[in-house]
Amino acid sequence: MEIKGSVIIITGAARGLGKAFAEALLDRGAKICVADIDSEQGQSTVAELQAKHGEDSVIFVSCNVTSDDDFKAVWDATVEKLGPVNVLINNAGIGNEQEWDKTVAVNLGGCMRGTLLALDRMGTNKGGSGGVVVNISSIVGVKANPFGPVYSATKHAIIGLVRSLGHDFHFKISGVKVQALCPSLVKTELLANSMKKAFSPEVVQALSKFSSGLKDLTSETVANSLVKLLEEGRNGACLVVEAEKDPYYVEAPISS
Ligand SMILES: NC(=O)c1ccc[n+]([C@@H]2O[C@H](COP(=O)([O-])OP(=O)(O)OC[C@H]3O[C@@H](n4cnc5c(N)ncnc54)[C@H](O)[C@@H]3O)[C@@H](O)[C@H]2O)c1
Ligand SMILES: CCCCC/C=C\C=C\[C@H](O)C/C=C\C/C=C\CCCC(=O)O
Repeated sequence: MEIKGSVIIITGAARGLGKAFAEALLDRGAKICVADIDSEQGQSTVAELQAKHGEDSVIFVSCNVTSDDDFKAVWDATVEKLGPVNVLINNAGIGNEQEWDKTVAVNLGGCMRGTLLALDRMGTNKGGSGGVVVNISSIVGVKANPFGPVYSATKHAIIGLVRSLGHDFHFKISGVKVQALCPSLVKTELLANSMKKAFSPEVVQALSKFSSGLKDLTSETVANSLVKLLEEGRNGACLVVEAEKDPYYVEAPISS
């Protein structure tokens, strides 16, 4: 797809990977809606992005991805201020092993809610023009990892959603591509916050040692992989990005 001129909603883009996605896509001529639960950080990020890219290129809309009403309001405000939406990036996520239901609601629920809304609003069968949904999974959605069983389960479920809804059976009906990006560890606030809500005290020590031994991956590298996925990825694609490796697609058997 052509990024230049596209209108793109990114959830959880007030900071971290979502902010890096916004920067990379603005650099390539997209218009961006930053949708985040943290209004203060979101407004400050948008002010910073507007100073570089202009006021008409990027907006902030407050959004809790666990709310249907919030998600619909984000979509409506984006259409009103930036134009018809071409891409949704479901990026908002948390790592709270102690309150598993919150983690499921934000990570899986946010992707599920956003993807279904996108099909409803962009689907050619619903009067839309088609489009793309990218769901942010993780390398621990592809490979098992002992340190975040709840987090990993949500990220595996996102892959299941993407591979099933990203089947061409659905694309022929809706004209909406559904894809996943699966990054390895980038040291954002997610890791520090996850440590405070770790699965067990044993995990804190083990995850700390494990994460400090991983090669550094930057949010800019992950954002470049998002650009690659949008520009050339097929429907249902799941793209993994790790430090010091070219990004690679993962495949698995499909029941049809
Ligand atoms: N950092 C990593 O190593 C890494 C690796 C793979 C995947 N991911 C995924 O990338 C995404 C972003 O992670 P990050 O590292 O930038 O995290 P982060 O904690 O830095 O940023 C997350 C953003 O999501 C927002 N958010 C949280 N709950 C929300 C909700 N209910 N509704 C709307 N917004 C909400 C936060 O306010 C914040 O701005 C997450 O889905 C995460 O699982 C991160
Ligand atoms: C296991 C993570 C629980 C804590 C969640 C916090 C941050 C999560 C970030 C990413 O989604 C993934 C984090 C770590 C990646 C872990 C292992 C990578 C190892 C790669 C490999 O085995 O080849």
